[in-house]
Amino acid sequence: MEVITFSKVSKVIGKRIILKDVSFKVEKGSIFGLLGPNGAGKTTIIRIILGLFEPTSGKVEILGKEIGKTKEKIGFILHKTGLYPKLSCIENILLYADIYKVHDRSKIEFLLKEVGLWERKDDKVEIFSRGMQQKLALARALIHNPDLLILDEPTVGLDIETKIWFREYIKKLREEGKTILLSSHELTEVEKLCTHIGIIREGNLLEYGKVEDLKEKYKKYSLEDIYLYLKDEIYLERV
Ligand SMILES: Nc1ncnc2c1ncn2[C@@H]1O[C@H](COP(=O)(O)OP(=O)(O)OP(=O)(O)O)[C@@H](O)[C@H]1O
Repeated sequence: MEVITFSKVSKVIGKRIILKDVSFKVEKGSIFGLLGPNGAGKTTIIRIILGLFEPTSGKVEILGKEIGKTKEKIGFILHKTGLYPKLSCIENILLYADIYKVHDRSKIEFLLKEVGLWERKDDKVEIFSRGMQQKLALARALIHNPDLLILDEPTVGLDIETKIWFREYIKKLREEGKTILLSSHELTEVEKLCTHIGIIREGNLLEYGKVEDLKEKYKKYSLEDIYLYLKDEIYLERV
């Protein structure tokens, strides 16, 4: 079953073409990594999925419905965590629990314990490290038990141990049946974590698919080799 379908999606702002005829599918239970350099269009795709941006043309379906009609089934972390620094850890999460009408307080305790913040629940978020804030943002994104999790560069600025923690936790969420789409610049991270990848450059989705299938298709041993090949050969053919 497809959780996300983009069919020939373009986004134009002013005279700038930000996405050009982007088509891809994300299947249920996959971890799909959108890989590309700064300004490639990764966040724009994420904004479209979340209903924050309208595509200029093309069609998008999320969990079989038009964008905006499945918001309660999506959890997300954007570049800026959107946490309230003057509120405590638990106040931040309670705010979202109320928005999503989650009244079971044991769910909050469970999630804060999962991310290792239960002992710090009464501390203000402004004194949290980047890693702690990102873990709280993850707990908050999961509060309504979403089917689809969207993570915009979730591990940027995290230390190596926290990066590994995030990676393992995302894999666990997939095993529980969730579908995850994330953006990243980091090839090694994407290779270790993702079941599927999409490579994007200047608004063009150059290729997407299962990592193993792409290695086979392009006769390459690593994701880095595929990336370099697509960047040089395919991209130049397209533009
Ligand atoms: N609201 C906007 N108005 C005009 N241009 C925009 C707007 N939002 C994004 N862009 C442009 O769209 C392009 C793609 O931006 P986007 O944020 O999607 O890239 P990205 O791949 O997420 O990059 P990064 O890895 O740096 O976050 C950039 O050239 C950016 O300047």
